[in-house]
Amino acid sequence: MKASIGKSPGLAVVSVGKRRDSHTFIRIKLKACDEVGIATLIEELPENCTEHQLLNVVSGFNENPLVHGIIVQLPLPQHLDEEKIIDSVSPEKDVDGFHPLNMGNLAMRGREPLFIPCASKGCIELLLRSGVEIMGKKVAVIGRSKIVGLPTSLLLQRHHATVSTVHAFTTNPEKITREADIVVSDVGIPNIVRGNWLKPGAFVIDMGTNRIKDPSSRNGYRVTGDVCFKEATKVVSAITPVPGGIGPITISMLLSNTLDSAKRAFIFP
Ligand SMILES: NC(=O)C1=CN([C@@H]2O[C@H](COP(=O)(O)OP(=O)(O)OC[C@H]3O[C@@H](n4cnc5c(N)ncnc54)[C@H](OP(=O)(O)O)[C@@H]3O)[C@@H](O)[C@H]2O)C=CC1
Ligand SMILES: Nc1nc(=O)c2c([nH]1)NC[C@@H]1CN(c3ccc(C(=O)N[C@@H](CCC(=O)O)C(=O)O)cc3)C=[N+]21
Repeated sequence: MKASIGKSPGLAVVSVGKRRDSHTFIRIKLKACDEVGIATLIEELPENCTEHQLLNVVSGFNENPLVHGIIVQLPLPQHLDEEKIIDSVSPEKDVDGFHPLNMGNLAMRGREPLFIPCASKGCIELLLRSGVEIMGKKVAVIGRSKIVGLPTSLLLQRHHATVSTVHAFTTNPEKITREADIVVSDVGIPNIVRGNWLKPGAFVIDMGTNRIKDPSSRNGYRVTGDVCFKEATKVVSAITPVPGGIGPITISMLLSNTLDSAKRAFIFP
């Protein structure tokens, strides 16, 4: 479906620099928007752009009534203050859910964020649609990044799971993961989670999207998760593959957040 700004939900994407992985993720997002009729605007800034330039671009999108969602693709080059940029996105257009107002409301029971980060929302959606009870379950979330690990832990707690967080300073992580009914991995290290880290029958969501060299593949690399899939499948009841698992679900949550934002704007312009 062809979408045009003004008649459709609108998503603005801001990209800085030339990271190959970021460009791949942006391409996937733009294609998905095109398929469902979400109009897109993309602003590509050079690697050496100033913070002032980037803030100006975000401010323009904040003011633009035809834009309902804004994403600033992360990570940003080191000279830019990531927190300052995230803070500058209007919370009403923060379809990534990374603004502290949305993240803070996610953390506090009884409050509702306007947007929930897409990967975390996708995780819950997957569990619910697979008929997995979350309430009272032991969940190990490996990783505590602001874009995936932390919001996933917060959201799982809102669904009354008992959540353990594993991070780079956790000693014996496998002791924690072996107890978990559900394991979510968001580390970025291929095969870090071995089959013997997992409880028999566990449900595993592998968020890792890692590029590893593979001379036999067309681009010279292939994408793999954090979990040793071959070992895990012998132990667990279900595991998401990479690629083709939680990644595409994350993208569909971005579409859903953008549509929600547009609906709010159409009702309360
Ligand atoms: N499928 C999807 O939708 C998405 C996938 N991703 C993918 O998820 C992965 C992680 O991304 P992101 O969260 O941005 O990465 P970050 O580097 O920001 O976070 C990685 C996390 O892993 C933890 N960690 C690092 N080493 C270890 C270790 N040896 N044992 C246990 N924990 C460890 C870090 O701990 P500490 O905090 O202590 O440093 C940190 O919390 C990447 O592969 C990325 O591509 C990301 C976003 C969405
Ligand atoms: N502001 C911002 N928002 C994000 O949501 C965001 C970000 N920055 N920076 C990077 C991470 C990563 N992320 C993914 C999205 C889709 C797939 C995805 O679709 N993966 C495909 C494969 C992709 C490939 O081939 O490389 C799959 O698993 O099938 C993966 C990872 C969103 N992120």
